[in-house]
Amino acid sequence: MAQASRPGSHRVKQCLQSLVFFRASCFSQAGGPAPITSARPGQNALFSSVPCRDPGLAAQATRCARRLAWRPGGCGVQYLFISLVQASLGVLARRRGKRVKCCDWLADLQRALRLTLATGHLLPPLFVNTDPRGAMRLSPRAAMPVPDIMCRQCNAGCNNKEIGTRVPQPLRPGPSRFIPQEEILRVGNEDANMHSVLAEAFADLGRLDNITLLMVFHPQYLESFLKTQHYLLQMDGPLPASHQHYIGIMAAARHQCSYLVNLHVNDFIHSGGDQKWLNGLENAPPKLQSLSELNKILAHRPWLITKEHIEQLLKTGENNWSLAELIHAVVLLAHYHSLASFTFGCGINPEIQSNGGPTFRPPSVGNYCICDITNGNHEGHTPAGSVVVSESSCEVEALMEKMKQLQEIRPDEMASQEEMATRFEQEKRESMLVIAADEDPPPARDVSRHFEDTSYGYKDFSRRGMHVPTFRVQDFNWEDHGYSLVNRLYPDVGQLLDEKFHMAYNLTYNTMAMHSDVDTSTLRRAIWNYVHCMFGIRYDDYDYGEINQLLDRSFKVYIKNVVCSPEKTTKRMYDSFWRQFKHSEKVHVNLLLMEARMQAELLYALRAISCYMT
Ligand SMILES: CC(C)C[C@H](N)C(=O)O
Repeated sequence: MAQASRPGSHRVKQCLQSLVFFRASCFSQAGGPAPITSARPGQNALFSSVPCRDPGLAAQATRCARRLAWRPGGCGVQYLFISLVQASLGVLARRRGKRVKCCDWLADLQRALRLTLATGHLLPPLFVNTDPRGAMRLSPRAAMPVPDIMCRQCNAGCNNKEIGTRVPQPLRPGPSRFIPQEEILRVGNEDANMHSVLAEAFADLGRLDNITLLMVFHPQYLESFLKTQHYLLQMDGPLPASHQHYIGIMAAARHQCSYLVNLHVNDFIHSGGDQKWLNGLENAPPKLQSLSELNKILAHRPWLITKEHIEQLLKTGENNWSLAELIHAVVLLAHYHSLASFTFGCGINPEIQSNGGPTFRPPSVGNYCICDITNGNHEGHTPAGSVVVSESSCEVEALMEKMKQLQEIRPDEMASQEEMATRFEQEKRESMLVIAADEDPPPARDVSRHFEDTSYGYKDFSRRGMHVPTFRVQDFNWEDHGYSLVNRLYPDVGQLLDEKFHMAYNLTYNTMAMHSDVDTSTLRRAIWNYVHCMFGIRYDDYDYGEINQLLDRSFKVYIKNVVCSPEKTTKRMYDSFWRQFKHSEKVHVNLLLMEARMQAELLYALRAISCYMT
């Protein structure tokens, strides 16, 4: 093996293997760090395909883990080992093809360890060794008991010259600023189902990002989401990896979603992308620049997409797109626009390495950035269900009663076709008048350079004399048209998207806040159809009168913001709808909003592509 012939690299692999083992054993133990002492290598191993061949190292790792297990409070050893493995995978990835010195590697681990212990955060691989300040020094306040990992080859503690590491302060605890950390699954407390999904997510992404940590409230959905995302980004598709990530950046930037922009900047660089492109769209290749118009319309007014837009991109010339590439790009754009909705809708916090993530700045007043303050996000957490005001105490029961009544309507009691059409038009008009937040926060500078025309957003167009034409799903729908068109041009993606849409649409636990055994289909359908209605999409067999009965004003305000202007979603909006429901149910709502929005965008883009082709 070429690897083994390099001094050190074999050793690195062994270290990695034993750490993977212990991380795996920790991961499989519920209830915190104590059970580590009884964990045996291989037991419920997360990466069972990686055998541990070095008992000496394994014993050393056990000792180290035992000492760490006594860390008071905090993140637990699970995180620690996740971080270790991440760090080591990151180091291996960066040094692939170069000589690896085990001392360097162990020093990296040591740093990763200290940071993890002090911050309680997962460390993305890139973080280690990429501290822009270069020298990592320890402030005594941050000194933590960190075991020496001895390198038996050098017979010394590899890190003995280092005094330590300065520790960044987390700005906000947990993955979401809307949901208290205690409500969110702690890695290690998951059931078998969640465990395997998290394991896959971790293996795939090399980290458990905040989006994953929220979506895992709904493991079946998460699985389908990750599968699709994996296919779009990691399998050989029509577009090269760097382009895929750049398109992700462009799409997220349209909604000023610095969370997603930052994630993809990292991935873009990792995939060999040219850093110059990150200085602004005008530095990217003309081919990517030409996508910006479609990006803009798709994000904010997809009903305006015509076959001329498609023709423009496909026409022969130096920088033209092929059909397969265009489908790939369209799916990526729609995916990231909708994911921005999820990110803002759930108040996702920045990852540790991002702007706005843990920082070396001293904590300032309130620890919130200015845009959060203008958004009303400086208020404390309000756990869902904890605000009991008189009108909300029977909110759930009243809603359930209405759902029941709607389910009992007999076919002969249904409204006439004309009446149904009128109700749709009325709901569509009214949805335009639902007021989104009125402030227009300026886009963050680092994000705005990825797109042009920052003033172009979703507007309450009807008040400005604009009209959203009605899109009839009998003429073009996902099942009969969109699905097969995508599958024809980008095999398997149609299938994956189809599964994901179905998963989101049909997901149910038959619960409503504290009630169980409830058929929630009418409510979920109303949410889905309301999103489509805002985009002008009409199902002629659906009575849009149901929407008004089931979705109250505060919920509509929230939906409108999350779907049309996600960057304007505030904690106040999140808190003020469905006050007795669980946070996991509000995340569930976000899955519906995100997928309905994605399907709506795709329907418009695919209809235009299909017009162009015929
Ligand atoms: C979004 C919620 C109303 C979903 C509900 N908890 C269910 O299990 O179906």
